[in-house]
Amino acid sequence: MAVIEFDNTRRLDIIPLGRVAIDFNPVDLNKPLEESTTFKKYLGGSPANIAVGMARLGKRVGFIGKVSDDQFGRFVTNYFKKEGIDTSNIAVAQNGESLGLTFTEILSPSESSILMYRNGVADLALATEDIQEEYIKNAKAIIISGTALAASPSREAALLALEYAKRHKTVVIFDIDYRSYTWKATEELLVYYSMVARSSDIILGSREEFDFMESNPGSTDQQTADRWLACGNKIIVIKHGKAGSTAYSHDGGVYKIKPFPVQSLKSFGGGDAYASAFLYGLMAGWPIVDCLEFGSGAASMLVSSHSCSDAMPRVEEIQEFIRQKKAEFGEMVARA
Ligand SMILES: Nc1ncnc2c1ncn2[C@@H]1O[C@H](COP(=O)(O)OP(=O)(O)OP(=O)(O)O)[C@@H](O)[C@H]1O
Ligand SMILES: O=C(O)C[C@@H](O)[C@H](O)C(=O)CO
Repeated sequence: MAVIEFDNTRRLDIIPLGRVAIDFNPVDLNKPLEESTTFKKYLGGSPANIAVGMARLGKRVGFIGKVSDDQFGRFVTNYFKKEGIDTSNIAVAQNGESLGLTFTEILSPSESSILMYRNGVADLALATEDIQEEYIKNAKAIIISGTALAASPSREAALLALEYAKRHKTVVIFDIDYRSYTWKATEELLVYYSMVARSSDIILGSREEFDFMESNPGSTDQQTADRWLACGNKIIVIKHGKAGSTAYSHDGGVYKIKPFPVQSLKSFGGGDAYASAFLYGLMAGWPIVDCLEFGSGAASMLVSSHSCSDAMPRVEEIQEFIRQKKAEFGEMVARA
């Protein structure tokens, strides 16, 4: 019996909901953003990166979001189309809203930061009228990105999508996706994050993101997992950066994995690849330990890449990466 059952009769495998943005990653690396002069433009935005990741893994991917009515909005929509991602439910902003822009700073392979320009941004203009019940009903799963809860009307749109998913037994994945600049007050975050987290089936987040959501720093991974499994979640995944990741299932399973050793180029981008590959394994009915390994492998590949979207790997690339790393370093995960 799989930990999570997906309805394999549905037209789409997964629909991420949230922002599509553009990343400008410095080509002149390892220096402060103030000094960078040359950037490479990539599709960005965590849920959009996950959409690309899952499309690269051969899944049938949709998207719910809103983009700017300009060249940047067309760039990201065209990029999705080239990747085979369904764009029928991507709305176009009508009031001059802009696409979110992310300028990343790569100070060193382990020190990065991201500067996000998000005033008047199109993705937070997503509204309830943009949410189609039939679209969600015809998907195995949706991923709700936490940042979509940061402001109205996107907040209500995301909550309506959640309601439709629960109504039609579409699996709900909550990617905490905490970005501090988007939130006006921590209390708001607590209200809306916990509202979604209590209704989801899977929660993905870094240790820090769970601490923010729980406003209770210092919880152990087991305490965090117990808290959210008790609300009805089936799987909790807690990511620890270069210290690896853990997963907990409602049937009592506890899984830990060390990251695959790589020469990292940047410290961000691993989480979106991780989510894509982990969910790919889950949808394939793999044991959670194998999903964890696949997600961790993809994540390590992305932290050693310049982009967070273009570099999303295919199934056989992740498999070959893991094979080579295990041949060189042995198992990264404790297998029962
Ligand atoms: N230096 C590294 N070497 C190898 N793997 C890494 C490294 N850093 C991160 N990873 C992998 O990426 C996964 C996710 O990274 P992290 O814990 O930073 O999550 P995140 O904050 O969601 O990521 P993102 O920066 O994409 O938002 C880690 O659990 C690990 O498997
Ligand atoms: O999520 C964001 O908006 C930033 C992303 O565009 C960037 O690629 C990143 O940090 C991915 O984790």
